[in-house]
Amino acid sequence: MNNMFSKAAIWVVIALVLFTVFKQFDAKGLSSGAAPMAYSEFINEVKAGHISDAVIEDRNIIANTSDGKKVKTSTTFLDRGLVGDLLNNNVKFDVKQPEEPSFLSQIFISWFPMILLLGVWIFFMRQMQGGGKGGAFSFGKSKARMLDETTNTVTFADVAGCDEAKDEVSEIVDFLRDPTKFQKLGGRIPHGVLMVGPPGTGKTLLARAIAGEAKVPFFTISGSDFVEMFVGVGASRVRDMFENAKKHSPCIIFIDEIDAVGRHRGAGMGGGNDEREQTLNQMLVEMDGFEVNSGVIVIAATNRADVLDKALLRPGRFDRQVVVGLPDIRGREQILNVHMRKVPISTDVKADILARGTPGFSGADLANLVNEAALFAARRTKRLVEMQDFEDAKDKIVMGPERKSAVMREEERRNTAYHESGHAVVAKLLPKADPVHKVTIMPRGFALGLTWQLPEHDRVNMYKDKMLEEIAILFGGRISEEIFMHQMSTGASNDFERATKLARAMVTRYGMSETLGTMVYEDTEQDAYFGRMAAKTVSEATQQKVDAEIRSILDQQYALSRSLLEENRDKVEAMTKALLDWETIDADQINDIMEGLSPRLPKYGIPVKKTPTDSSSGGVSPTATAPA
Ligand SMILES: Nc1ncnc2c1ncn2[C@@H]1O[C@H](COP(=O)(O)OP(=O)(O)OP(=O)(O)O)[C@@H](O)[C@H]1O
Ligand SMILES: [Zn+2]
Repeated sequence: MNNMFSKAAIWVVIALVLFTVFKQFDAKGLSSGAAPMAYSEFINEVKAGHISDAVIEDRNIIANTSDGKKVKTSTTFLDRGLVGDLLNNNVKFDVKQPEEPSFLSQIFISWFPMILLLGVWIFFMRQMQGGGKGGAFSFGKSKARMLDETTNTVTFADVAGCDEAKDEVSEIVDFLRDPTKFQKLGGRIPHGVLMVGPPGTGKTLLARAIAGEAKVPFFTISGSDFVEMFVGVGASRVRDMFENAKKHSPCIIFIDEIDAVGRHRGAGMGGGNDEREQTLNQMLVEMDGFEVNSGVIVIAATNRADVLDKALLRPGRFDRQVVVGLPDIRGREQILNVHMRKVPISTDVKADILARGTPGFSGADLANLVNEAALFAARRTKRLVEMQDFEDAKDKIVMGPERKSAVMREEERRNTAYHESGHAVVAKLLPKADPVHKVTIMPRGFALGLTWQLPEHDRVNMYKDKMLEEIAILFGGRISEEIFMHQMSTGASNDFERATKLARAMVTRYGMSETLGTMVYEDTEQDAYFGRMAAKTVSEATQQKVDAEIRSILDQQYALSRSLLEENRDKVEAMTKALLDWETIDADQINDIMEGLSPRLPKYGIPVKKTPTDSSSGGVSPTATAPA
């Protein structure tokens, strides 16, 4: 069908071209062989009696001279004297009507608008099909591309710097290698895996690597490919894709940008989009429909998990999330190494120094960095890519037109490092606090850094002293900034809010205040721990007492936090240094620091070598350690 139409379009064009060419020939038929002559000369010839006869067609004149030659001339204006001159000099002449269009060309002219419309229509149909690779009229066919073992050679070795994500998906590889064996051993496999992370962090790469490791086919499609103008097309594409995948099981279906279809229903442009919702519904139906043992695993990627329809995240659908974040300093070094293998690199290039200087770069940015550096080297006709090329490439990328906003300024990094160290050190020094699991200064979402505490038990009851300690920990961040950076940043405002909420809950809900006693003073504040709303039942006078009590709890914990940090400046400094070096430090490293040891190497990945050029990249300078 499709071919017929495009052929028809081509024939129309050919016919039009032939038609114009013939027209040209037609016009030239009479005048062929005639010698051109200027009009004034022609009139002179007429007056001299050298012209025997002439044919006048519109403004063109073709004439025979008395000595048997053929001449032609033309005039741009209508010469009223011409006829007189011809008559006076006995020239036989004939005046022809401008040529009537032939029958064929008449048809052409009357049908031309129709043909044009048809052509335009065909063009748009093909556009809508995205170039018509799968055929312009194969609406319902999915556009998934399939890669099999021979075309997909990506393995885990090609994906660097996200070892935790790799760990999480290795189970899926085991399953795909031998689904029946895996299930006999009692493994439970998710239906769908959602990869969440910023653009260019290697989500697609990781999904391909899973298929590559397991040596199974890999179907890839983008969520936006399902979104069509015609209702029902997307849904039937989904159906087609799943059918196709089942024939090739075990295999992986990878849906990039799932948010294009998976946005939660009833939201979005102009309140609801039938086509998209149908497509989403079909996807839900398909995911519910296949058995776990069918061996088809659906992996979807998004950088916005928050906008997805909750129905997609329910058990049996995308019930596992793998976070693929921006790489930390070691991750960046590994990624650089992966990509540097592909180009000839000079020995002066140090991946660790480059990694240090590229905070906020994604995997794709780093791949681009290597590429740009190679281009610089090529332009300079070098055989090897040198450090200078990398430095220039980095400047081009960082300072180029698309200035990277994620790249933190050095000052900000230091400030965040002190802030997070403050939280962590206070948490380590207080006996009841949850163990500190990990501290990072990698920017994530709106947060500049993060201190993770993992509770040892599920939280059933909160005890008073533990809640007090938590308030002190929350204050630790800002106090550390004050002590070591002599400045306050806005990064702590959320900490203060949480601290205040906690203190309020202690006084008003849990009866933990000594002065106010064990009575519950409810107010409209949302419960800090259980999220209920309570009614306001207190008088103005009591309210003031409550406020004073909250104030005093906060003041006490602030003082506690401050004295702990003042007494343990060395710990904060050491932890800040470690954070600036490693960006993320784990529980073991934190323990080492608290014991006054130099922190061991991190669990994941290769170590970052210490370099003498440390000072430029944010080592702790002595001035910053001066007491307040
Ligand atoms: N962890 C990594 N290790 C090695 N290379 C990486 C890594 N992350 C990204 N890259 C490089 O960046 C390219 C783009 O990554 P990829 O398409 O997988 O990112 P993505 O997370 O799927 O991005 P998007 O969200 O924009 O689709 C890869 O082809 C690879 O060259
Ligand atoms: Zn904080």
